[in-house]
Amino acid sequence: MTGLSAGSLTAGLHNTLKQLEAKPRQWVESKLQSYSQTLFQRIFSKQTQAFSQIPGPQPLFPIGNVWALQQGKPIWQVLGEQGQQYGGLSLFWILARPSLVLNDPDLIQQVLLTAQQQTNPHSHEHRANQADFYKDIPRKALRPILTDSHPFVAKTAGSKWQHLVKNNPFNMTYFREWMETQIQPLQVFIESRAEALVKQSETEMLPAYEVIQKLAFDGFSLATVGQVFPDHVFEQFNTLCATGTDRMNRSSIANWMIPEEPKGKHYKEASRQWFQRFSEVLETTQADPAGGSLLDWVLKRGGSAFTPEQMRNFCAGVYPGGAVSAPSGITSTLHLLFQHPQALSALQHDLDGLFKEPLTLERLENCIPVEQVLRESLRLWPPVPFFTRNTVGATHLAGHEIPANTQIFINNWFLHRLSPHWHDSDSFQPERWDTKTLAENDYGSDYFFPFGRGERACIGQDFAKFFMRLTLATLLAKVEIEFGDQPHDQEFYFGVSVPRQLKARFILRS
Ligand code: HEM
Repeated sequence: MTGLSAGSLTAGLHNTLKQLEAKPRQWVESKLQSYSQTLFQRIFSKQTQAFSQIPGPQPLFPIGNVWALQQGKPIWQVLGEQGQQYGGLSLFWILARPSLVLNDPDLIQQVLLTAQQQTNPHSHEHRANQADFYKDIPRKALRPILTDSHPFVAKTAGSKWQHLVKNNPFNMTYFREWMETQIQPLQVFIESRAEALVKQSETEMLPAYEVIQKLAFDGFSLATVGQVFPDHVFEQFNTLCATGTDRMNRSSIANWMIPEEPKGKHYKEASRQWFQRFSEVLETTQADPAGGSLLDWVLKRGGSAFTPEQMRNFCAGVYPGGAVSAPSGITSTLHLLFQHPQALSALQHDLDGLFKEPLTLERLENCIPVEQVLRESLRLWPPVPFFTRNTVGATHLAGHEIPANTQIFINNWFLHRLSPHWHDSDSFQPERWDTKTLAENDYGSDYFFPFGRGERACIGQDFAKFFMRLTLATLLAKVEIEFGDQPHDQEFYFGVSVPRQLKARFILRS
């Protein structure tokens, strides 16, 4: 026997043994799977019966469908693929907890909009509306970090929530007038931060999300309370966010897994110092509200019936509201533009024109190329790609009776990429946002709702859009941003999907 034929015999034998080995393993696996499916149906028969007509993947005992989240895909993608396979209403089990997954614009309307707001009510069938649902998770997880003055934490849109929204500084009649005054100081701030980033990246690539998040954190501070805090305050904020993330992850399995108040020593100290800082800021500004910040304006011009504690909590609550999500949106946009150099150079050409005259709010908002790029990026990478509701009592959806307190996942990520509504839906094409598409797909419409929909949609969205537009325009007029070859993966952090792994270098434009 030659060496060669002995080698191929050994390889053949090895393969046969492997096949024999594989067969029983598959057999055992499939038996185990069907056994654990039956066990799930038997043990949780009361729960499963109520949902027997709703399609979805078979749950396994004891984990339900949680295994699907262990395959390395983010949850919004798993829920979206479920929509593709099972349609607009499907079922997903988190342990023994049934969760509905909505991937259908009409059903999402029913859950998020009041009957009056809905565009196609069919009078002959029972249609649910927003009053049939409440916000559950992650209320408990976030309550200590956001405080009870944060509208997000309100369970229903009742009188307490109405008071918080009506008196919110973002809702004052002079809010747009105030934003106009912020353009010039924010522009100066963003330009000087861009210059610092150019210097820093002379020696190394920078963590793109982190530096943009710091820019947004400081920019938010400058605008809302009139000062940029020392760096350790940003670290305190991220300690609060990390605790919030951990609590959200655990509460998504079961709320009892988290205590009312976080116990960690680091968290407690960061939280104490964080709220103490905003108490001091409020006291100083109350003594002399002569500055240009939103807090100065509200104290000077009035219009809000917030108590001092509620006003302090508003100031502290702007950051958890938007200083994770807005920088995620900005970083994703910068990265998408870097990957599409033609779109970037067309935009920079338009920006050079925009900055030939002093910028105004109207000119910024009407700069279509900026809006096209922003919407296309929020479409592909919505920083908040899904959120949840619960049924208050028994209600109906798509002809099914849904029991009280059923959890519902609402997935904007899936509808933002749904064909044929969006042609070539996974590709970045800012030019798809022509006049007709812009009008038909406004913020909060059927296939585009990065800030949510209806009464409980984002209260900070006007400020967030303003800040994102201004930051993108100012940065891209001033610098080129080169990214490394990291993929655009998104990690879940504090309820937001964040492109954390990207590295970037900032270079002055010639
Ligand atoms: C790009 C930035 C932002 C994105 C993508 C975003 C996204 C969202 C979304 C999707 C919701 C709806 C959640 C739901 O229906 O359960 C929401 C609610 C909310 N957002 Fe934002 N947000 C952003 C910035 C901000 C900012 C800057 C603030 C400032 C305070 C803020 C404050 C809030 C509040 C208070 C709510 C709750 C409203 C309620 O429940 O009545 N957000 N946001």
